[in-house]
Amino acid sequence: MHRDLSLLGVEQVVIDLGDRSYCIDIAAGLLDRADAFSGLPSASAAMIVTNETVAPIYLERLRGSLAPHYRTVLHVVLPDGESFKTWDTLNLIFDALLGAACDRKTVLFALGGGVVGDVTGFAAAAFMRGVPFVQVPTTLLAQVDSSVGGKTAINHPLGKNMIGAFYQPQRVLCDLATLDTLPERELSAGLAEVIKYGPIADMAFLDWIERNMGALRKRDPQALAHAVKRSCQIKAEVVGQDERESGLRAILNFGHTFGHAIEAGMGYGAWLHGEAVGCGMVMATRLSARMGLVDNAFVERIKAVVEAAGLPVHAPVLDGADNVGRYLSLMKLDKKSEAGEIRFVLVDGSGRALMKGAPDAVVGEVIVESCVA
Ligand SMILES: NC(=O)c1ccc[n+]([C@@H]2O[C@H](COP(=O)([O-])OP(=O)(O)OC[C@H]3O[C@@H](n4cnc5c(N)ncnc54)[C@H](O)[C@@H]3O)[C@@H](O)[C@H]2O)c1
Ligand SMILES: O=C(O)C(=O)C[C@@H](O)[C@H](O)[C@H](O)COP(=O)(O)O
Ligand SMILES: [Zn+2]
Repeated sequence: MHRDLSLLGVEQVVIDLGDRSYCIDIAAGLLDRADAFSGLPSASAAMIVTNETVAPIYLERLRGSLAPHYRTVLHVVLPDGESFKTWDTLNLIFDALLGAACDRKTVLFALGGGVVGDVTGFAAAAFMRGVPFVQVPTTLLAQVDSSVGGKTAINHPLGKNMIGAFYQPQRVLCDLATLDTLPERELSAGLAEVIKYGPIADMAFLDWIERNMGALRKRDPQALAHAVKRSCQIKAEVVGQDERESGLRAILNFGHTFGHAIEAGMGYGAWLHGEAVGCGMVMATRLSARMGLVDNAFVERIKAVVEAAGLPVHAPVLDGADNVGRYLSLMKLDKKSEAGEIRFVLVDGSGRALMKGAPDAVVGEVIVESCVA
């Protein structure tokens, strides 16, 4: 699992999960380096899964680097967007695999953002009851979060990521140079998940993000490299202790209880995942304040850093007639809910997060305040 790429300028973060351990390799230009793809499970065929936006930019380059390792390099191009994180899209992958008579050793390569990564991972978990897969994330969000940790899923109209599996990749290859072509709105969306790691785990990292927000938004290579590496280190530390979210891992869901309600309530794709999480973190911090865990200055701090990332901080109205009711009913379906009680990830202002229920009335006040503030 530990390949010596250190001389070649590749940063490595290890996800320590016993026999499911793997490396996250981080460097600019990895996509074009065949040596970065050595040491993976042997197979006669590889299948690159990507989408119609990413394929024209990166598909042939990845194919070139895989060619020395596999007799056949196949590909399937999915439609682009959160609204396509569905059964139908999943089936396109199975159609391609079966249509090419792929066997159970075939290695899937997820080339793209979090949507491609989540759908490909789920396909890998299910095809012939499990084939190896590799994450090649090309968005900031995917490099700092979604490619790492083995959560794979598709959406249901009633809730985000409701159908899926925990299934770890064999490796994650973050080519920082792919971030050069990312639209600005997507870069901001990725910054939401970077910001998340500060209040839940590392206040010094939050300080660093605040100081370096300008550099990050200008895509300064060193700033982005640090943001990706530190985010992956924090996620590796959490996932290494609680792979299947029996407790600690839920802290990675900070901002997501409100955020997922926004995504589902607005219709998948209207708000980007990172935008909903950014706004959701402001709402969860407001709730933390109402539960006596942080002061208003901390709420303003989180709001300011989310806004500085270019993300929305005003929550959308999901239902003009009963907005609070609509938020609450969507959030009651959240995967962290227990016996119908919503459990929120709250923060205490010192770099720690905790899970807590809250009275509907208090949550309602936060929703009202966030939709007009
Ligand atoms: N599994 C997890 O742990 C986890 C964690 C966080 C988010 N997610 C999921 O990830 C998804 C969001 O991921 P995302 O923000 O990457 O969105 P995305 O996958 O939709 O990608 C964003 C957009 O950027 C395009 N794109 C990708 N790479 C590009 C590049 N290098 N240059 C130009 N365009 C590029 C994509 O085609 C898409 O249009 C959500 O579905 C979310 O639920 C999963
Ligand atoms: O890896 C995790 O654990 C996370 O919660 C990371 C989140 O950023 C991500 O959006 C995840 O997909 C949400 O998980 P879910 O279990 O709430 O669907
Ligand atoms: Zn997320």
